[in-house]
Amino acid sequence: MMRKLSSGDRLVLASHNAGKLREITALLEPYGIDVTSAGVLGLPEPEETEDTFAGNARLKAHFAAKETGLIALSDDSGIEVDALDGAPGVYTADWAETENGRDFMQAMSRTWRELEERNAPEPRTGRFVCTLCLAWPDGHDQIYRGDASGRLVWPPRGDQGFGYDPIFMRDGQSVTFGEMPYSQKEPLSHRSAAFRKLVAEALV
Ligand SMILES: O=c1nc[nH]c2c1ncn2[C@H]1C[C@H](O)[C@@H](COP(=O)(O)OP(=O)(O)OP(=O)(O)O)O1
Ligand SMILES: [Mg+2]
Repeated sequence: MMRKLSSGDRLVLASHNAGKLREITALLEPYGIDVTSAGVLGLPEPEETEDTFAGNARLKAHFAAKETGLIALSDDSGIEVDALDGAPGVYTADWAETENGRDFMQAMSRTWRELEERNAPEPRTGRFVCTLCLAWPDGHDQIYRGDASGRLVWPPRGDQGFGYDPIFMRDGQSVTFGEMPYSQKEPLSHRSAAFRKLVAEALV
């Protein structure tokens, strides 16, 4: 059974990623939902032990819903590179981990180096994937997935966006997500593709 969010509902965003929080808050903005976040409420980050986007999205959303008693929305996402058999995929954030925190320049360099080592033909295609999970405190949940296909380019370009945005060029575009203001990335992104499904089923 499917549930809907209504104007005035309080929602916790179950993410600690500032880039995602910015984008999801902007997507929710028109709907009159009262939005807070896991960080603002002092929630810890649960360990992402699943090997699928949906599994980790569920784990993050259910954790936040249980801890707060609020409806929770999580986002599990990543980039799948075809010539790397879908890597880094669900492990995209892990590829950026260093002993001093996350370093996406290092993760992007590793990705490009592995493509070079395999002599992957151009274009080096792949897609961003986003899985949103909307979870209620009683354990009910709804999942929405979106993707955005394109190709990887080198060197990194642009300082907007976050994560892998500087090396991702969406199909039909001639600049990377890192070179776009958010207003230009939004309609093209995996996150908004997933969010459109959420809106269709759970918001209006
Ligand atoms: O639009 C995007 N533009 C660029 N890079 C992106 C995007 N969307 C996901 N990504 C990359 C970076 C992110 O770190 C990783 C997801 O890892 P993921 O575990 O889902 O998120 P996270 O640990 O950063 O935040 P949290 O789990 O608290 O929501 O994929
Ligand atoms: Mg994470």
